[in-house]
Amino acid sequence: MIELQNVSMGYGGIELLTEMTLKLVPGSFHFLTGPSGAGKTSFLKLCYAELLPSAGFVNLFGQDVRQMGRDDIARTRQRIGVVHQDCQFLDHLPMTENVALPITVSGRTPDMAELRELLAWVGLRGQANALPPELSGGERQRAALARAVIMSPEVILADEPTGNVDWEMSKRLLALLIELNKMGKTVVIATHDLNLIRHAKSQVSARVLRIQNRRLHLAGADL
Ligand SMILES: Nc1ncnc2c1ncn2[C@@H]1O[C@H](COP(=O)(O)OP(=O)(O)OP(=O)(O)O)[C@@H](O)[C@H]1O
Repeated sequence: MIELQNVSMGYGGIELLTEMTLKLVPGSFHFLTGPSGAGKTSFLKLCYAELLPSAGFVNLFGQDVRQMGRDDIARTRQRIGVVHQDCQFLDHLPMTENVALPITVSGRTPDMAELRELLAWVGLRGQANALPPELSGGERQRAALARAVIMSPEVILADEPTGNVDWEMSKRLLALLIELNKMGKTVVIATHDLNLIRHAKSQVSARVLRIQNRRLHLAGADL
C-alpha cells in the first residue's frame, strides 16, 4: 500500500534521507525511531505525499506520487490518517466539530452517533463540547487520534503521538493504536520512546525501523 524504492530527499539541496526502501504491507505495525532531527517527520511526509522524493519512487496504493494530480493526492490522503506531532485545533470550535473537520471539509455531514462513539472510544465523551484550550495534553493527543481515524483510513501514521504525555497516558494511546491494528489497519508510529516500543512488542508483532546516518535500518532485537 505504501512503498518506497531507493528514496532520497532533502531540503535546500542538502540530502537528509538517502536511498530508503520499504514496503508497508496491509495490517503491519511499524515503529520509526532515530535521533532528533534524523528525519522521522520528513519520512512520514513522504509516505502521505506531503513531500516528494528527490530521487527514487514513492508508490501509494499502486500509484507513483510523481504521476499523481492534486485530486489523486486528496483521494489518497483519505486512506491515510495522520496524527501530527503538534496537533492543531481550531480553538473557537468544540471538540466534536474539531474531530469531525475531515468530514465537514470534504463537504459531508458527520453522523453524530458515530462521532459520539468515536469520542467515547478515545475516552473523550465528557469533553465533546469543550474547546481545545480546555483540554489537557493527553486529551488533545487522543482527540488528534480520533480526528485521524474519522475517515476510516487504511493506514495510520502517528508522529510522536505520546510526545507530551505521561507513561500511563502513553500506554493508553498505544493501546488505541494497537486496537486499530488488530482491526486490520496498518500503523506506523514515529517515537523516541524506547520504553513504549518495548511495551508494545509484548502485545503486537511490530517491526522497528531506525533512521541513522540518513539511512533506514531495521533495528535488531536489542531494544
Ligand atoms: N521544511 C523544512 N525546511 C528545511 N529544513 C527542514 C524542514 N523540515 C525539516 N527540516 C530539517 O530536516 C531535519 C529533519 O527534520 P524532521 O522533523 O524530519 O526530523 P525528526 O527526526 O522528526 O526530528 P524530531 O525527532 O526532533 O521531531 C531537521 O534538521 C530539520 O531542521
